Amino acid sequence: MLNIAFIAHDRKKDEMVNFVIAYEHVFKGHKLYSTGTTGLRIMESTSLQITRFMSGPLGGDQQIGALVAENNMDFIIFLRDPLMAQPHEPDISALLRLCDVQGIPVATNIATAEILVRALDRGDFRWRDLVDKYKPGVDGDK
Ligand SMILES: O=C(CO)COP(=O)(O)O
Repeated sequence: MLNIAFIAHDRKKDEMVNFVIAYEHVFKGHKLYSTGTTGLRIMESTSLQITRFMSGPLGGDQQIGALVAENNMDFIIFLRDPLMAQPHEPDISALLRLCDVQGIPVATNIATAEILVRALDRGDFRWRDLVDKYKPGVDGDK
C-alpha cells in the first residue's frame, strides 16, 4: 500500500476527478491524501476515503510537502494550471523541490499520471525500491 496525494488547481479539477474515477479501482488499495478542495471534489464523485489537508493557498501544499520531507509520501499527482499564476507559487515550488530531494514521482500532467498509475496497477515497477536506494542522508548529499 502506497501513500498517494492528489492536488489540482481549479481549472484542472474536472480533469483530476475524471481521472480518479477512471482509476478508482487502482487507488482504492492505497492510503490517499489531498489538498482541501481537490479531495472534496474527488470524494463527492467516488467512494474513496481521502485524508484532506488545508486548501493549497492556505498551506495544503506545504502540509503534503512535510510528508514528502519525512519520506512518507510515495506518489503525487499534481495537476498544475500552467496558464494561470497562483498566489502561493512559492509553496508549489517548494513541494516540487522536495519531491526531487526525495526522488518521489510527481505527475504534473494527465499523460504522466496515466503512465504512472498504469505502472502502479501492473505492479511490475517498484519505484519505492529506487527511492529508498537513492535516499539522501540526514545531512543531504554533501
Ligand atoms: O491550490 C492548490 C494546490 O497548489 C490546490 O488546493 P485545493 O485542492 O484546496 O484547491
